[in-house]
Amino acid sequence: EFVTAGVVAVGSAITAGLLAGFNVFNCMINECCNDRWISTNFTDLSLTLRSKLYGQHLVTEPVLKHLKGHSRETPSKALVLSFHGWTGTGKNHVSRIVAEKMFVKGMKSKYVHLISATKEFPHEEMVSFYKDKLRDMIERAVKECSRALIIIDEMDKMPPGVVDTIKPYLDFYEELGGVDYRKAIFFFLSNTAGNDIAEKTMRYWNEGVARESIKLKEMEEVIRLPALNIKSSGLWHSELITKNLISSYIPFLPLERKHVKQCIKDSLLEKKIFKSESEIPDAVVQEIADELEYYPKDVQLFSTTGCKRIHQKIDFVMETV
Ligand SMILES: Nc1ncnc2c1ncn2[C@@H]1O[C@H](COP(=O)(O)OP(=O)(O)OP(=O)(O)O)[C@@H](O)[C@H]1O
Repeated sequence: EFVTAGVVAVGSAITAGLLAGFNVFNCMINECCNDRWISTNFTDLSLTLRSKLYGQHLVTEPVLKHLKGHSRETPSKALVLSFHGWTGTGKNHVSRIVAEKMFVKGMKSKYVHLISATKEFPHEEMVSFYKDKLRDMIERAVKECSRALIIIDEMDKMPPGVVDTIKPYLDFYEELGGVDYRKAIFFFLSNTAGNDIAEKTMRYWNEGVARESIKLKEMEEVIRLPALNIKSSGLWHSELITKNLISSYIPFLPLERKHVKQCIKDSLLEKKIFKSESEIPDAVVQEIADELEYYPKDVQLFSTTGCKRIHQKIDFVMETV
């Protein structure tokens, strides 16, 4: 009996050793939820955000700070950043940069989940079904990898009440059903409060105050109330707001013509129309920039579509050049 037990123990140890060896080998070539595939080095991310995100000082530093702080061994809760602003100001752009720099496989990583509210939750009358669906999506994502990045796009199109179903996963619990959700990262993207952010930015501009001196704290206040009180915010009367489960509200300021011009140059290079920035004639950039609409009409300060429609405008202008 003693000998049999010994043989079983040795057998189990060998099997465990082989399995561990297989896992190590497997994770060398296939994506796994570990440091080889998910980076905790933020140098490249910070360089890219600082050089490729224009006009958003209230995004670059706060997002970096939150991500770094949250990457500590055991964060106290999941990181929840709520991105707000007009269309084309960079909410998806930033999410993509974070995914590309943190995950070796970028947006294609099986641990990065982009959930589009209009695609996944289109009908207001199906709230209870959608609650189960969203809960299931989050549970599966975090079970598979505790460091999952979950991006919910078009939060403002989410039927009211649905998102509150994930409240427990964003709270300070050490584990729920055997799963620890505290290392997960959530980005909520929406246009809610975009007008309020633009108005406040405009007011500063009128007073001659530099855009860069606008503080995050005052903009967070500008966002929080509309997010809570507007029925079509996705966060209407949401406990995620009232129970302070959103780590930070990140304002994307409306982009000025000078920022649009930087986006135009990037797009011209990306499309390989010019080989280097010095080759790009100012007149071409100007002409493309003139194709976009600006607000308010009299001073033409902010692009109403940010940098969003630039690719089409380039095609149009370059076709006629
Ligand atoms: N602040 C920015 N700096 C650099 N490029 C930008 C910026 N904002 C937008 N862009 C460019 O414009 C494109 C469209 O922007 P993006 O999709 O990020 O807008 P969005 O804020 O998510 O808009 P929407 O609310 O309509 O989803 C991006 O892919 C990027 O190339």
